[in-house]
Amino acid sequence: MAETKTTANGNNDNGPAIVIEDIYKSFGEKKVLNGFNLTVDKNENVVVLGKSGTGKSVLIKCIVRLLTPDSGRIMISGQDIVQLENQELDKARSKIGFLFQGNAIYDSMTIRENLEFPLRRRWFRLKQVEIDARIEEALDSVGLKHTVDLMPSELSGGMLKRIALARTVILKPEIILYDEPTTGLDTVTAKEIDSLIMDIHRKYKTSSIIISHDMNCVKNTADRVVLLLDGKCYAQGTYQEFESSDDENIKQFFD
Ligand SMILES: Nc1ncnc2c1ncn2[C@@H]1O[C@H](COP(=O)(O)OP(=O)(O)OP(=O)(O)O)[C@@H](O)[C@H]1O
Repeated sequence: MAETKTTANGNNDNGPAIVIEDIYKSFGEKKVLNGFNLTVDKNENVVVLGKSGTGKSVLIKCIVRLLTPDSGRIMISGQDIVQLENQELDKARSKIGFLFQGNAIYDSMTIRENLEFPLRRRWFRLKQVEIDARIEEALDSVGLKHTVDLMPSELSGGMLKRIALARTVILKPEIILYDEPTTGLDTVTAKEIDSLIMDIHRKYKTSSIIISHDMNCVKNTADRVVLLLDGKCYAQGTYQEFESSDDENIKQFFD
């Protein structure tokens, strides 16, 4: 299994998609991230595994700067997102899509309105015809064109996850962060979401960090798996390397 290492080549657009260098984040006395390092290459899917409460959500919130690390660098296309403010931060964030655990779909809006909302906020000059085309393309990429005029309450949990994914890809992000994309879904629906993540990865050439406890999701989506333990990147390797590992901290995920 490869040793954890930091790649310093994060300072130009030809470099990796994300370079996380020596991130620390504490809440009071509680150290959550404790010198975490990770490089995600362009067009790579990295799954971050970790037991409950180890800081996986804190990590991805730091990447989109919903939280600010205490120290360390997070390079996105050569820019340190930790140091950015205001318009520069907004611009860097626009490269990142975030699929929330709870989907964050507005119940009172139709599916069309849910998709139109982020588009209008980002590109307020877009013409209606362009908006309609983007909505159609995004819904088509998740196989739900026919739901455009429905209300969220008319859709199943798996369909809502797809809509949340359509709302993420409609902004054409270079990077997608998935927070437990299959949690709460039955096995069949979870498998459909896994293949959709792979379809989107192939179609839009996105780089992703996927947080998951679901070993099927890890197997189906990971180019590389990283184990977050004690605030650090404890181990990394392929799913197969993890599966055959003798390390007790890794083996427990396969029990
Ligand atoms: N805003 C916050 N203020 C204080 N403590 C926080 C905050 N956000 C997270 N924490 C703490 O940081 C730790 C890691 O939380 P986090 O949500 O990242 O865990 P996780 O690995 O994503 O867990 P799970 O798999 O259960 O979602 C927890 O102890 C949590 O209570």
